[in-house]
Amino acid sequence: MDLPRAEPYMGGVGHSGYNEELLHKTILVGDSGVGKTSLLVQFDQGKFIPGSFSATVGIGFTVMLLGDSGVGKTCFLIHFKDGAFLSKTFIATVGIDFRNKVVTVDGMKVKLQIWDTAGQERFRSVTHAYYRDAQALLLLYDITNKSSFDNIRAWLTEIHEYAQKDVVIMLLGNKADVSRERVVRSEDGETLAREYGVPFMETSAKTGMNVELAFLAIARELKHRAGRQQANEPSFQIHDYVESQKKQPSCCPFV
Ligand SMILES: Nc1nc2c(ncn2[C@@H]2O[C@H](COP(=O)(O)OP(=O)(O)OP(=O)(O)O)[C@@H](O)[C@H]2O)c(=O)[nH]1
Repeated sequence: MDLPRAEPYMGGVGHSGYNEELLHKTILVGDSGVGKTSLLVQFDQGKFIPGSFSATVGIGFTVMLLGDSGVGKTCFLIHFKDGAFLSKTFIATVGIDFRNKVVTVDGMKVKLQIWDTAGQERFRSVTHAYYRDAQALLLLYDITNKSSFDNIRAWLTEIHEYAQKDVVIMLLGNKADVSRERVVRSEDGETLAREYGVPFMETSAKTGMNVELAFLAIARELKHRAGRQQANEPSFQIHDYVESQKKQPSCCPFV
C-alpha cells in the first residue's frame, strides 16, 4: 500500500483547538528493538536504514525530552534544530515526535535522534514504551512553574523504572529568560541535581541560552562512552564540561 509522505508534525491536541478531521495520529508502541524507529523512518524518509539509524553517519544516539506539559520541550527542540522560537501558541504534543540533528564532536559527526514526548499525564503509558530506546534524557522543568519542579522527583522515579540503567540524564530549568516570573531558585535546581548526581543548567528556548550546550554535552558524553574501549579516547567529565561552559541567566540578554 502506498502511504502519503508524513508532514512535519508539530503537535496535536492544542489549547487553540484540534480538528479531528485534519489531524490523525498513529502511535507506535512495542518492546525495544522491534523496529518502531525503523518503521517511522521508513514512513518519514521513504527508506530503510539498515543496522540502526546511526548507520548513515559515524555514530548515532537517541535523546529523549521529558518533563511536565508546557515546560518548553518542543520549543527547546525546535530552537536546537532550526534556531527558531515558537512563541504565539502552545500546541501540546500528542504521544511522541522525533527530529534528527547531526552535531560535530572533536571532528566526528554524531547523529542525535531526539524524541519529543508529550508531558500530559494521559500519554504517559505511550511514552514509557520509548524510555528503553533512549541513551540520554533531558529532563525539563519551568522556572516559572513550581509544580513542574516539584514533579521532577516523580519523573526521576519513572526514569528509574523504565529507562536503561546507565542512561545519561541532565536536569534543565527552562524559561530562564522570564526572570520576573521566576518561582524556582537556581540553587534549588542545583541542589536537586546534586542529590541525584546529574548535571544541571538553566536554559531558555526563547533566547537559546544553553540549548546547544545541553545537546553537545550529551553528544560528547555518549561519544566518549562509545569509544571508551579505545585507548586513545581522551577522558570526558560531563559535569565539569557543563559547569565550565554554561551561561548564567544574569549574564544573558533578555528579550
Ligand atoms: N518565555 C519562554 N517561553 C517558553 C520557553 N519555552 C517554551 N515557552 C513557551 O511555553 C509554552 C509551552 O511550550 P512547549 O514547547 O509547547 O511545551 P512542551 O513541554 O513541549 O509541552 P507538551 O507538548 O504538552 O509536553 C509555549 O507557549 C512556548 O512559547 C522559554 O524558554 N521561554
